[in-house]
Amino acid sequence: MSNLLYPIFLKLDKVPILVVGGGNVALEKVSFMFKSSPNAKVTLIAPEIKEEILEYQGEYSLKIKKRKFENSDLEGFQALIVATEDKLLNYQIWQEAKRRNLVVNVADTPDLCDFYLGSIVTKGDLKIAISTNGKSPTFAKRFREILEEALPEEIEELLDNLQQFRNSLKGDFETKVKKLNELTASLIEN
Ligand SMILES: C[C@@]1(CC(=O)O)c2cc3[nH]c(cc4nc(cc5[nH]c(cc(n2)[C@H]1CCC(=O)O)[C@@](C)(CC(=O)O)[C@@H]5CCC(=O)O)C(CC(=O)O)=C4CCC(=O)O)c(CCC(=O)O)c3CC(=O)O
Ligand SMILES: NC(=O)C1=CN([C@@H]2O[C@H](COP(=O)(O)OP(=O)(O)OC[C@H]3O[C@@H](n4cnc5c(N)ncnc54)[C@H](O)[C@@H]3O)[C@@H](O)[C@H]2O)C=CC1
Repeated sequence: MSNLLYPIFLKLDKVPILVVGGGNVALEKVSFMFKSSPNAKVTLIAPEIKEEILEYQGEYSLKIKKRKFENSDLEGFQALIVATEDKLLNYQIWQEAKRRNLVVNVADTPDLCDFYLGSIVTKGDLKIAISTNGKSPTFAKRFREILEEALPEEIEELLDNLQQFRNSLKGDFETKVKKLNELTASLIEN
């Protein structure tokens, strides 16, 4: 097995994200975070910030600090995305963040990433995260687009019904698992 990454599904309202940098790469990261997690709490620090980033402020929880990064900005954060155009600065911020035990993504620099951002498909309550182990983000993007097209809207209804059925089940854990497995067996037939 070659992809050793372990996907987790973070609640970005409980684990706020700090983004350093306000250019194209920061925009990509911020836009995908809000697309997948509109309740995300994001703070972004940079002296120059793209207009498209600023526009998220009205509708989403985006706090902007329009100035250079300072080490004390890391206080209170557990997770960080670094996306300035200055490689040395990115490295220095990474060092300081690691010293403080944050998990860090230096955008587009796999060696300085504790986690990668994936391509994310959302259909109702179903969420699928895609990674190519860093080999081809473009493939991850295309595969997301394929899945977004291919997954039927009915999945939302299906999950609602399954939740209702699950809540209505009586009996011990084993009985419930058996019933749920019976009900969903047809999903994997053919
Ligand atoms: C390792 C990783 C670390 C990280 O940044 O988290 C990483 C690294 C790098 N990306 C690079 C470039 C591009 N990245 C994208 C797009 C995305 N990149 C994302 C994630 C990741 N990118 C992580 C691995 C994910 C995995 O495991 O597959 C996505 C999925 C999520 C997101 O960014 O939110 C998002 C698609 C979102 C979507 O559409 O769903 C595009 C395409 C485009 O923008 O159209 C290009 C240009 C084309 C190309 O190069 O492929 C470069 C080269 C930089 C250079 O050339 O200088 C590196 C560095 C390197 O490879 O060494
Ligand atoms: N733009 C792209 O599509 C790609 C960019 N990259 C790399 O990603 C990095 C970032 O690229 P872009 O976002 O395009 O750059 P950019 O030039 O658009 O943005 C850089 C951002 O960093 C901020 N910054 C600079 N000094 C700072 C400081 N002291 N504190 C806080 N913020 C600071 C700037 O204000 C600006 O908002 C670069 O290393 C670039 O080579 C890699 C692949 C693709």
